[in-house]
Amino acid sequence: MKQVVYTASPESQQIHVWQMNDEGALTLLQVTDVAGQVQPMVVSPKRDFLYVGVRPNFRVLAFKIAADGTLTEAGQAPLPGSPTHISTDREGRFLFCCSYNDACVSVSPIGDDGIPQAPLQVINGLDGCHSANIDTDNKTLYVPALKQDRICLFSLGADGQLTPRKQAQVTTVEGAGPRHMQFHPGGQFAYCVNELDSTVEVWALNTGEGEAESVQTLDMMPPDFNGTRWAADIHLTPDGRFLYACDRTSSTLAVFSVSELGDELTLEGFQPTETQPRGFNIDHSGRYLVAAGQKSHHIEVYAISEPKGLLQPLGRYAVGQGPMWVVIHQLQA
Ligand SMILES: O=C1O[C@H](COP(=O)(O)O)[C@@H](O)[C@H](O)[C@H]1O
Repeated sequence: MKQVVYTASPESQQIHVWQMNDEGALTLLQVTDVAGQVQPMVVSPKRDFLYVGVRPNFRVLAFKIAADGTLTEAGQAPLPGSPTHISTDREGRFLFCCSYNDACVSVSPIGDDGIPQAPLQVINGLDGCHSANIDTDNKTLYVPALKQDRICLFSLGADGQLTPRKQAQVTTVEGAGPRHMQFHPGGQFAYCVNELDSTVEVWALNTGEGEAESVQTLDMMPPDFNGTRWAADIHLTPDGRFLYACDRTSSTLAVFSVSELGDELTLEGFQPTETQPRGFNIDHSGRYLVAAGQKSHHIEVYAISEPKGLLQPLGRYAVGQGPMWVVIHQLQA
């Protein structure tokens, strides 16, 4: 499997492009200077573009991905607020952007040429809006509003319009601060990392009466930790067996195993990692995890080991300043 790793470093305004070999070692392929602070990134479902949110001139940039994974800027479009998180629907027709500072989620159509256009809809009033997560059926968009302790549920129409679901929101406990989400491959469960109390919450989806129901909440902090909790990111292996979440104050990754159905997590251990890990990701084989240290200016690669998903450090690499986003792309065959 041929893969490349993209890391976004907003302080030095760079995207680093790394080739990843079968043993998880990285080789630097390209450093792209970007006009602006680069933050969230996502690869299009067709795997031909990398979409990147930049500030202070709020825009999404579209980079064409070459056969070897290197990037060439191909277009851009305005965004309604500072981009905190960007994602697409599963067909690559619409791009969603969440803005924490501007409290909104927007939908931008993606042209046949793969370039996003100006937003067709902006939904305001989502305080601390932190991510937009389309379910495995491509029908329901889950949008955590961190400062409101709620996850808003929207139906995605064929024309890209979002409308509130019958159950328009679910709430967390007060002060949890829901932030990023992952879906189990079976589509019946989702996992949300709560930033402010550093917990991971399991949501059962499509439960009949309600559309989402909290079924488990686990602490993700080492038992001796007594500082300010500050969780950030969450990722699941492609087979749905292992789940990871990071906390920035303690600079740790919490490791969970996932039941076969996806309904239950077991905390397996903790991995000390780069200082202030805000973003990390898992490769497409499910064998490697790459974590970025916002304050160490390095990324570290780990092997995911059997049977519990614990992490073994493999290599550490200097990137740009303040790295905070990691995306791993499987090259076209
Ligand atoms: O992680 C966090 O995210 C929000 C939003 O970040 P931004 O990069 O979009 O400005 C941030 O303000 C918050 O303090 C922090 O914990």
